[in-house]
Amino acid sequence: MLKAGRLWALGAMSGTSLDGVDAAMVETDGVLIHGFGASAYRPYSGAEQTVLRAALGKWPGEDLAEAEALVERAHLEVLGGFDGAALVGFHGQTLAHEPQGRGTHQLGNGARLAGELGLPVVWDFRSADIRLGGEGAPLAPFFHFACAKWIGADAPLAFLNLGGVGNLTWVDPTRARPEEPGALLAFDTGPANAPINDLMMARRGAAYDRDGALGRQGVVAQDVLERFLGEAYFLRMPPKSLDRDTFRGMIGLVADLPDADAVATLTGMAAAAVARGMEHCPEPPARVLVTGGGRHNPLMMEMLAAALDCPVGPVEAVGLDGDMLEAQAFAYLAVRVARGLPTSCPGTTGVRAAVSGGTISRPEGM
Ligand SMILES: Nc1ncnc2c1ncn2[C@@H]1O[C@H](COP(=O)(O)OP(=O)(O)OP(=O)(O)O)[C@@H](O)[C@H]1O
Ligand SMILES: CC(=O)N[C@H]1[C@@H]2OC[C@@H](O2)[C@@H](O)[C@@H]1O[C@H](C)C(=O)O
Repeated sequence: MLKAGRLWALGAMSGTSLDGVDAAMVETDGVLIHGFGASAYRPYSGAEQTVLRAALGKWPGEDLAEAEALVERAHLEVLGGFDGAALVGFHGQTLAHEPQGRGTHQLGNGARLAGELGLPVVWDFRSADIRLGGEGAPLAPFFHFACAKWIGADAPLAFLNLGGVGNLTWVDPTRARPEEPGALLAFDTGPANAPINDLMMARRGAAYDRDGALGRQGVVAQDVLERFLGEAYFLRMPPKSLDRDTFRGMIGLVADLPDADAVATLTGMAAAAVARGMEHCPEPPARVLVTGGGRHNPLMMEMLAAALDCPVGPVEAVGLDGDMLEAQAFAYLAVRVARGLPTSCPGTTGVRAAVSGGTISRPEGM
């Protein structure tokens, strides 16, 4: 186990929207954040995205050699450009997530990366939580707790990640530790950018609705939105999590709408799902700090602001980097794993008791 004291860790995340690998350095002792360092982004090419899309839904043992090699290569390319890290937190690429079924599958072998990088690599962050009855996601909440301390928050606030899927963390920053009952409540809100991206790709051959430009030309089909909100997922009490494609059927809900109305409606669904989720918070947060790519979509942000009754803004408002927060989260969580500190608890994943997930692989001789 790592000795106490601060160190620099390097985290990497390849998210559900399949756009690329984010990597970022964090200085931490596994409890407090002491500083943020360099970051980098390595996009997947169109051809790589096609390989990854074809791999979605697959489990270990299936034909994944090409996808695995490309995920590891992309990570090596970006992680190899950093200096000064004592260890690496490697999330991998989620291909499938069935916490109450077959488990969860993040593509990429951390042991191999450790050998290639010559650094200890913490990986497979989600399995231990699932083995103990948890959802295995979201895992960023323990980092959100540290961020709330870092920015000096003194009242409950929420972090909202708008990635392929959305996830919300309600934080009470007056608590001493994240695993303390009542300190955190977290869950996936619903689909966010993934269905918009899928529809844009299918109908326009574009990766996403840049700046919400197409959606802004359309109108939200209220009847479709209502039908979507009738989904059983929204009635489930948190913690709860989603697979990227759990809501695959929602593309079908907008199948008969013109392109602009379809995108507007999918954008409205993402915002409405967050508003539904907010009803589960123990008390209204003072503000919602938005991270992830969805905060770059002004239409989604306007729809969110209209749907929520508290101030909503990007995490940049408090000096954080919303494009790198998840990569930073896995740097921070790697140090927690190395120190044997918990990375999830009943309030964040529904796990039976606080657990320190993750596996540590060291290069030979280390
Ligand atoms: N300027 C923009 N306009 C509209 N949408 C944008 C813009 N920039 C980013 N996005 C959306 O954000 C997505 C990327 O978000 P992000 O990087 O947070 O996802 P991720 O990390 O892959 O997902 P997850 O958090 O679910 O793992 C893009 O695929 C796109 O849909
Ligand atoms: C299984 C999985 O990879 N889930 C992701 C996904 O992307 C967003 C949301 O769904 C969240 O639950 C999680 O990622 C973030 C990093 C998390 O674990 O906090």
